[in-house]
Amino acid sequence: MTYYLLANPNSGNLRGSDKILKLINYLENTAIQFKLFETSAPGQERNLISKILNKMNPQDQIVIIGGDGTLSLCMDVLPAKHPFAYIPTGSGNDFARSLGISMDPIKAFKSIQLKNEVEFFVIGYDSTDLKGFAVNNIGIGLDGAIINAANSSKSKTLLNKIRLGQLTYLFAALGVLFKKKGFSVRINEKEFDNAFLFTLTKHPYFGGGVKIAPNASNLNDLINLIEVDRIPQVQIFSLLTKLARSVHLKDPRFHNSTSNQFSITLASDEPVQIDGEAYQISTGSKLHVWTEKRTIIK
Ligand SMILES: Nc1ncnc2c1ncn2[C@@H]1O[C@H](COP(=O)(O)OP(=O)(O)OP(=O)(O)O)[C@@H](O)[C@H]1O
Repeated sequence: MTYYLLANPNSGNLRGSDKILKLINYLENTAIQFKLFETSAPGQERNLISKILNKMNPQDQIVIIGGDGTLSLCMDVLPAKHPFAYIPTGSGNDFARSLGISMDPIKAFKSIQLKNEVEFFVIGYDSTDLKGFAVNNIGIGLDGAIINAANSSKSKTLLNKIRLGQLTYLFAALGVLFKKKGFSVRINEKEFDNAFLFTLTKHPYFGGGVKIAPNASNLNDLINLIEVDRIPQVQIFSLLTKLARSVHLKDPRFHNSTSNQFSITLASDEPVQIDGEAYQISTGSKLHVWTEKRTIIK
């Protein structure tokens, strides 16, 4: 059998390439057959997945190597019935954390060789603006604005070069926390007039290990909605300390509900993040989300 590796060397604020090299050395030294397909620019995941699907035989194994964004973009095109394996090389790696996949590429690969199939659920989404599958979460408002600000930050390239890329998100978060206004959103039949944080998540983690929905699991078909209204800045900091201690859901300012599907309508254009990738949803656009089963080898 041959392992077909789709890898993003740019993941993990450029650290992904070190992990990929470590894995390749291991595969060569142990005479494991593999074919490597590396992305060289954003957005190549779709074509590379199609190329791999055309070349591989039924006994071969596809292995996606990258951060949450790479995996998410691959999920958009990989057929639902096609099992896949995943090795995390990102900066956040929330999906790997949710399923207990090792952050060490060789350990993760050795586990893949055991061929344990695990069924889990992803979030499907569809609107006039957006369509695809998310492995972690869809955030409208606060986290969408943070990801948008970080990706358009002029200092991002420089900070990545000096391997301090995580600071881009911290700077972006601080800027957005003070500036972002509340927005109106209707979800199923419930109306929020002053939403600030509005995140739909399939498992507990977001933002690189923050347990936003401690009871969520991608082994069931439920999506967790976490919402917080725009509140004065001093209160935001007290909520953040509760979030850091994972006791936030006891606070009535955190709205938490679950369902296996939601319909969302926005009263303004809002930034959106999907598994750490930046998008925009326009006013009046209806976003429908639901869950779908996938199979991972881990
Ligand atoms: N060679 C490349 N150069 C630049 N960008 C790339 C390249 N290959 C893929 N990308 C883009 O990188 C983004 C995905 O990055 P990814 O999420 O995997 O890493 P990360 O942000 O470090 O990880 P995480 O989301 O876990 O924090 C996608 O937008 C993808 O199209």
